[in-house]
Amino acid sequence: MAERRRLDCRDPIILVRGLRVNFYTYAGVVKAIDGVSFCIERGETYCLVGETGCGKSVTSRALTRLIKPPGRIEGGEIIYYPEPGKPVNIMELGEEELQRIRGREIAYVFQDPGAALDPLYTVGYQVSETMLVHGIIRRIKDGFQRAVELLRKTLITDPEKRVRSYPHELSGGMKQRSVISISLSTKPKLLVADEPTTALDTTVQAEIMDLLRRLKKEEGLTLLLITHNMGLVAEMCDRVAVMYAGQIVEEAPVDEIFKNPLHPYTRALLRAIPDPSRSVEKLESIPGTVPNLVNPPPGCRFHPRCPEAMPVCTRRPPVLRMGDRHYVACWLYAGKGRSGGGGA
Ligand SMILES: Nc1ncnc2c1ncn2[C@@H]1O[C@H](COP(=O)(O)OP(=O)(O)OP(=O)(O)O)[C@@H](O)[C@H]1O
Ligand code: NI
Repeated sequence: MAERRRLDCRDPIILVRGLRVNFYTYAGVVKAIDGVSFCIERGETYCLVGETGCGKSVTSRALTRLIKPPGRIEGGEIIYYPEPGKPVNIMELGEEELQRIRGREIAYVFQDPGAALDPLYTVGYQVSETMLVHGIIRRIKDGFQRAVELLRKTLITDPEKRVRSYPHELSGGMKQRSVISISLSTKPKLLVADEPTTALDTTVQAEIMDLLRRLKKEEGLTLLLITHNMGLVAEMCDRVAVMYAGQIVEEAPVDEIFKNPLHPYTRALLRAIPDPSRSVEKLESIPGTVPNLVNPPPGCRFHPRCPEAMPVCTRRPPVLRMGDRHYVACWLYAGKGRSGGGGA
């Protein structure tokens, strides 16, 4: 079914419509992302949540076509708006243009800061190198002063000294702060943080999240946050999209998701974590596992695990329902709201 969901951002920084990503593996074609649509409002924090393997990272990487073989973007629209009303069609850009946008305009912070840093170079060098690559400075040594300022901004103590540190001399939290400094060095407009604190101790996690929140304000960033942690969702996000098996099953403003979750999967997610600091990586409370995406279940992909499944759920993908900024793809609500006219 064609995706025709209304995307109602007033001033979108990015808009995704009908995104499909496959991975061509020996075990078959993995339909990792199957018809995902959303927009992110300029200046907001938008969250993607869901169990492991549901497609959060692939979705976020697809925003700049950062999908490597055997993965391929098979369809959909990705429109980036560096400024209001100035659409850039990501799907049509050449590699050079994409390289410019990656990092310079849309920057990523991943889970493992160790992997993001080069062990052979100092932190200051790596900040400078990023600025050099993006044409912000002409010589590496011109970047060190700015690197010191950026390290200070990310609350690294003694930045004058740390700028000359190698990654192995830094703690996990300091490494992630350094990665954030590198990301900010190009003054990106959209920061994609993919489980940025998962690899860190709890206290450090909280510090990094505070930092992101503050930087977002100071730098006028838009944030796409990917997390397993519903506590972080509650603290950080403006709107949330809940993903299941490569699709968005529900999207709503954060208060609404917690007060009035509609999809049985979202409800299960919230029930599974009375303690919001717990991760939702695996949901023991919902029997079954995330389906195999080579042969996803017909109809609603959640139906084999859904306590409220009806006969129709096994046959037809649910129609997306629209309320006031609250969307759900579930047959339980088939009679309610207006039809979005497409599968979620
Ligand atoms: N290199 C790959 N080869 C084959 N399949 C892949 C590959 N990368 C991702 N996938 C498929 O894409 C799906 C979505 O993966 P993705 O990394 O986006 O999940 P996620 O929601 O980010 O999970 P996590 O919470 O564990 O990070 C996976 O279930 C997997 O089937
Ligand atoms: Ni991921």
